[in-house]
Amino acid sequence: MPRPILEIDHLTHAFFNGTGIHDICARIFPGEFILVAGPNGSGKTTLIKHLNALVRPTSGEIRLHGRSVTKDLIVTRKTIGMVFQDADTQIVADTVEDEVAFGLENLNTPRARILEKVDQTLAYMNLIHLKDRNPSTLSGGEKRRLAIAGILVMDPEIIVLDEPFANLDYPASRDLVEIICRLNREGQTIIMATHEVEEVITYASRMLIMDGQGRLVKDGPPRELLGNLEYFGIREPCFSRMGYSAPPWQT
Ligand SMILES: Nc1ncnc2c1ncn2[C@@H]1O[C@H](COP(=O)(O)OP(=O)(O)OP(=O)(O)O)[C@@H](O)[C@H]1O
Repeated sequence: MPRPILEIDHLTHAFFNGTGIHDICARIFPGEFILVAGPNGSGKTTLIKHLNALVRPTSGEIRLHGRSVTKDLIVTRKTIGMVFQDADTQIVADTVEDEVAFGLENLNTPRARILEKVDQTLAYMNLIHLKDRNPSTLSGGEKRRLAIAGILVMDPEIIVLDEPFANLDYPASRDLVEIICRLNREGQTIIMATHEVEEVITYASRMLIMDGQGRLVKDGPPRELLGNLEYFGIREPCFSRMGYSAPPWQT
């Protein structure tokens, strides 16, 4: 049995108004593709913020390789790369190339190495043709891929994505699913929070379902949870409603 990368241990974050997340326990292993699902307000974003120690728990803790994520913020944030829903808030540079180079420059990486890694990452994310463009001129799908590129170039052990399909049309979502699945097949550990699971449920290895009170109510393989998702306030994928266990083109 491999050792978990992350251990979420009785994590509670109580907001002043009584909402938040309550007593969450889960372990995440190398190479997993975890879906964190649940209706609006179930605490997905709050949980994700704790993974990167962006907020402090009321009680409990998250351990990364056995050490609290709050212990060494530099190590935590280098190991766990976060891609938030609003890609615009993550953009800092005037060109796509500089945007992806930004994190490496801050680590004083040699220039030649930066250029090489940035090119590799842009090619991987299908953005190389946009290298000289101003990020503000990109489409929503391109911006989302750029935000992932900026994280990927730093070689994080875990990539965390918050609602990556929000505001994307079908082709942009499919492109993103392909990239995320390819990353996961190559060994990248992925944690994705979403309330729309249709796009990715058959590719995820495990699903954590949160309820409207911020509690973790299910932790299991997606195939075992299909058919019961509506009960948890999650839209049942179309193929599942039609009685299939996976989209017909995948079986
Ligand atoms: N800073 C805050 N102060 C007070 N309450 C908060 C704060 N942040 C989140 N909450 C509350 O905590 C609960 C969980 O919110 P959170 O954003 O984590 O849910 P979510 O599952 O990510 O929702 P969505 O799918 O809408 O993004 C909600 O009831 C929300 O109103």
